[in-house]
Amino acid sequence: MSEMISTTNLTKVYGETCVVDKVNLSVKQGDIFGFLGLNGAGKTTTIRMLLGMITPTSGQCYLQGQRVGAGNTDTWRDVGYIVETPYSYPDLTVKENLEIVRQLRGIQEKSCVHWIIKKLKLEDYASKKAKHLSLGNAQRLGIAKAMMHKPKILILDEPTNGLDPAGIVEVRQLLMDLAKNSGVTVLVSSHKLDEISRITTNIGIIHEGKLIKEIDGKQLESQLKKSLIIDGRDRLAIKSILSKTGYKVYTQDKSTTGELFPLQIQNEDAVNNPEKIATLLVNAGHPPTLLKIEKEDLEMYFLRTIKERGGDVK
Ligand SMILES: Nc1ncnc2c1ncn2[C@@H]1O[C@H](COP(=O)(O)OP(=O)(O)OP(=O)(O)O)[C@@H](O)[C@H]1O
Repeated sequence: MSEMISTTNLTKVYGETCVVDKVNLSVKQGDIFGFLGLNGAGKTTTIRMLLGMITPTSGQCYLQGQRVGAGNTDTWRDVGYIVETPYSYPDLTVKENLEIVRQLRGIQEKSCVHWIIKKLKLEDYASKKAKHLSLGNAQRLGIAKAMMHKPKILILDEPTNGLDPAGIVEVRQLLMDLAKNSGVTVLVSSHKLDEISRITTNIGIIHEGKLIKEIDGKQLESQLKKSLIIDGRDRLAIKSILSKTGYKVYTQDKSTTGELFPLQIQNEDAVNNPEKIATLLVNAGHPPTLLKIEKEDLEMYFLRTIKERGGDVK
């Protein structure tokens, strides 16, 4: 499948700080690429370079194989984008804002305004002034403007910002529909793994300007760590028994009273055979009062990945 978005050693330095550091991205046709990173990781800067809004210090960006750069305006013809909060004319209605975009884009079909209003479920707000929209609906209007010319590539910087859970689900469904049924290639950034990972075909995690992890969306589930949570009347004694038997025991943060929270072990054999742990503790005179398997959630995985690469996560 053809490569629709790519970067090679893309780098941006501001003063002494390298905010995007030799990033290599490759997004194929029909992919939904989740570009993830904490605040300040370098997502927007990368996206701005892809869109030609700022010039890289070194490295290149390509859209549909064409190099992004001055004098090559054709590169963005097939691209729709949102970078940060989308701007709309505040005193014009949703419909009027979209009509302006239609004319600016030189789209002949007048019906596309109606089409996009319907697609983004903006019918009830079509006559509302943009300044009176909720943040979520303003975001929806931004997506509508980005999509009206039916681009082959959509680049969306934090499109779920300000949306309520139902709005997030709608954006997810919309992106899935565009990728699956119209072959649109999507690059979508977020600082929350669970908001978009469910629909992505690939994920890239950027931290302090470096792309620290690339993972196939389908593999993600299998990378989530499982733990066995253990509790009993005497946590210290249980911890000592498990440690002496060779298990690495994790304790969650201590509470303010200094009391230990339930214990955790991540040993694969123990997670797969919790009855072995139960037998061990019963035989040692400390029967467990709790034994359950817990799976890491996506947010925990995201933060762990960053921490494992030496990242500082507050
Ligand atoms: N024009 C600029 N001059 C100096 N530093 C900048 C400039 N633009 C961005 N930065 C810095 O570059 C780093 C990356 O910023 P960027 O906006 O790309 O991060 P981000 O991952 O998009 O974060 P967020 O989710 O908060 O938007 C930040 O430390 C930011 O302060």
